[in-house]
Amino acid sequence: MIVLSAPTSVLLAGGGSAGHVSPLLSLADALRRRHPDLRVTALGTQEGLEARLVPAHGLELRVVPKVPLPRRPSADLLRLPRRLKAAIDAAGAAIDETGADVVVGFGGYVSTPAYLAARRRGVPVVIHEQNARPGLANRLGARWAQAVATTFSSTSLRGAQRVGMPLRRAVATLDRAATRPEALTQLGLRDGLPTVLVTGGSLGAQRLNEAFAARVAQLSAAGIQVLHVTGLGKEFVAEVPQGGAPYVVVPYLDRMELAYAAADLVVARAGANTVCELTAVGLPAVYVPLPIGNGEQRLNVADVVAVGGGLVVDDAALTPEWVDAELVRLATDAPRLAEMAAAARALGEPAADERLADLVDAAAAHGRGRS
Ligand SMILES: CC(=O)N[C@H]1[C@@H](OP(=O)(O)OP(=O)(O)OC[C@H]2O[C@@H](n3ccc(=O)[nH]c3=O)[C@H](O)[C@@H]2O)O[C@H](CO)[C@@H](O)[C@@H]1O
Repeated sequence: MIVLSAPTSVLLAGGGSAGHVSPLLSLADALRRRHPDLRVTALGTQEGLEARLVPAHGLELRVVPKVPLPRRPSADLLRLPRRLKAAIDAAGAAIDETGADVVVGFGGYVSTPAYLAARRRGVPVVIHEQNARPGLANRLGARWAQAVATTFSSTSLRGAQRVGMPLRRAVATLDRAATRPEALTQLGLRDGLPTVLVTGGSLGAQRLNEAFAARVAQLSAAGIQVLHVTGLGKEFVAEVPQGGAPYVVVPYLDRMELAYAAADLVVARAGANTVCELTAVGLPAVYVPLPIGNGEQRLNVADVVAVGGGLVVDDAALTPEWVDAELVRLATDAPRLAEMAAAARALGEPAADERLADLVDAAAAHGRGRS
């Protein structure tokens, strides 16, 4: 790769839940690997998880006031112009003070002011959309962005190209077979048993927690071991029968790659990072999309389901009876899981961080004022 005019400073705008922040951090890592002297600054809000995660990652954080875009007429609508101006001013000050060559936006509250401030200054904008269904901020920014990258093939945005989701290196480069012995030991699991990982994303999912908590004894007696990541504060005590398979409950795992190395099958929410991590490492999954919001989670799994790397189960159908009737059969069907794993793997994009970094470099080379 030849970089004609490497960036000296980039501003990465994004935030929200852990899942919203992690592609920003992964892109920052990829950019710092290729340009060790690059100044990387994150732009976020005080309220989002970025306020904790960005400094913990060794990155500077600038904040802008949160500007909710009202979806229907309300008092918020009247306050919008003044709020938006304050946020655009704050984003503009961050661009000026850091001397940003490129603004990269990941959507969400903080991106709209960043895109508008960048446009005013002629600073090139690169957009990454995490979810299959694009948000408002990215739909707006895509009108003048230098490059628009998406995670999924179905996303409709002006000028979009699919690069996948920038993932943590520990996940993107995971060798499941080689890491499995360490993972089993660390997690308190046994070798030689079919292993199911249950995870509801960064916050946990009550529905999954309840259905599985009701079937601990049955799964254990059937010789299926479970690693259940419940979400913080949602853990429960799992009592297994004498001689049964382990049922390990943990609230949160910093090293999610260990769970992926141990698992043969995953039951998960369909958050965009989770879907992309599971395809990148080649894990078959039963996806249970979050039934609220704009339905984005169901769309997030369309690609992986289409190629046979995963199944979708409606939230309402994810019951203890479903565990009895479907999960036990699937978890013990090794040939089927192997086929699903291969299909998931073929779709995965473990180098999405590098592909997005290429777009940032190209935008920097293009320079100001011509986007
Ligand atoms: C409720 C909500 O707003 N969900 C959204 C949120 O999901 P959420 O924040 O749940 O994010 P994802 O499912 O995309 O990702 C979860 C992330 O947390 C990590 N993890 C999870 C559990 C754990 O113990 N340890 C750990 O490290 C996973 O490895 C993964 O990287 O952002 C996603 C990306 O925009 C959206 O698609 C989801 O719709």
